[in-house]
Amino acid sequence: MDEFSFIDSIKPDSYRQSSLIKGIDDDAAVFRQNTQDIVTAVDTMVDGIHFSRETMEPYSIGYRALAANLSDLAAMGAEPAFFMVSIVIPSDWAEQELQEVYRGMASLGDGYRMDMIGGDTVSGKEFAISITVFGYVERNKARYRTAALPGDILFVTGTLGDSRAGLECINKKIDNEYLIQRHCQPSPRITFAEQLSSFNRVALNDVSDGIASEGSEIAEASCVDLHIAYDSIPYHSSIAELFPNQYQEWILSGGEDFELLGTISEREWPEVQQKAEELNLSVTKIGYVSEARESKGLVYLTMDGRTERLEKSGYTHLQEGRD
Ligand SMILES: Nc1ncnc2c1ncn2[C@@H]1O[C@H](COP(=O)(O)OP(=O)(O)OP(=O)(O)O)[C@@H](O)[C@H]1O
Ligand SMILES: Cc1ncc(C[n+]2csc(CCOP(=O)(O)O)c2C)c(N)n1
Ligand SMILES: [Mg+2]
Ligand SMILES: [Mg+2]
Ligand SMILES: [Mg+2]
Repeated sequence: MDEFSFIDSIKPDSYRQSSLIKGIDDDAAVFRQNTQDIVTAVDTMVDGIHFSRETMEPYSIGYRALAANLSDLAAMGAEPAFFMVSIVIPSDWAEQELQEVYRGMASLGDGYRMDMIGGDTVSGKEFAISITVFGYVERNKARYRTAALPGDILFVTGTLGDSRAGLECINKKIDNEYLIQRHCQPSPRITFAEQLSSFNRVALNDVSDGIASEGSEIAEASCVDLHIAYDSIPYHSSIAELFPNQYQEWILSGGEDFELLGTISEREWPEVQQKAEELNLSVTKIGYVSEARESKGLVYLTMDGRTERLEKSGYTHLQEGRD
């Protein structure tokens, strides 16, 4: 059993609430409330798995936990509104450190005018923080993984592999402020996703595990093939300089960059580029979408003139031999 087969095994066969638009299977769930759709997601971070208390400041632990959740709202095109925080506190955590965790969350949430409206506090062996976020999206404008169509452009925001490289810098005590910042305080692409609201159809998924994994999720959900040109994948020059033997794998499956991977019609692509430019955000075409050749949508990677299937990779919880 891994994380994905477990989720499949507990997925309800049907839903009862008529207001529900999307249950399990995307970055967040969506339900309808009058004229607006409400989007909600929860992600958890645990000491030793998603960060180490030894190497990450409590402020960044809070900031990053909320950023990961806001990234799921961004992947749905939603406007953040509320969050709830559940924490598991070991006895050796000082109150001052916990205040710092909340200060980190507030510093990110305040920028989006979010309100913290509740949570839960328990003691336990490992520090863990679980955040539930709520956001709004205009009716029928939530951005699903199912929305990709043959002929679309495949794009990604920002640069990939930075977060994994940042983690390596922290662990190896390499002083690279940019990469460490990208790992500790990632920027969810909320504003960019909101700017895409004028388009009728955009598929979006946020990069938590790596594009090999999130690409597969779009391909499977939309029943299309994705074709990625390796040379077009954007990365920061410092990761190639510092980690020449590892960066190529990290840009595909390092994960936790919290960038957006998406597809849009070729006709609308120039407008997407323009909107990104206005926000000073880079957005890069990394491939295209075609009809699925097999019964299930797959991802293909072209590298050094050779095209091969790109298998799902990246961090998978509950995998044999892990933790
Ligand atoms: N334990 C669980 N019980 C019920 N639903 C779950 C559970 N874990 C995940 N899901 C649902 O499965 C879907 C995929 O979740 P997943 O966590 O893979 O997405 P994500 O948050 O975008 O990725 P990541 O956790 O890597 O950031 C979502 O709809 C999520 O709500
Ligand atoms: C101390 C430490 N060790 C390893 C990693 C790497 N890591 C942990 S979880 C994850 C994928 C996303 O998880 P999820 O699917 O729960 O969102 C990745 C890439 C880290 N960040 N910190
Ligand atoms: Mg996600
Ligand atoms: Mg999740
Ligand atoms: Mg997530």
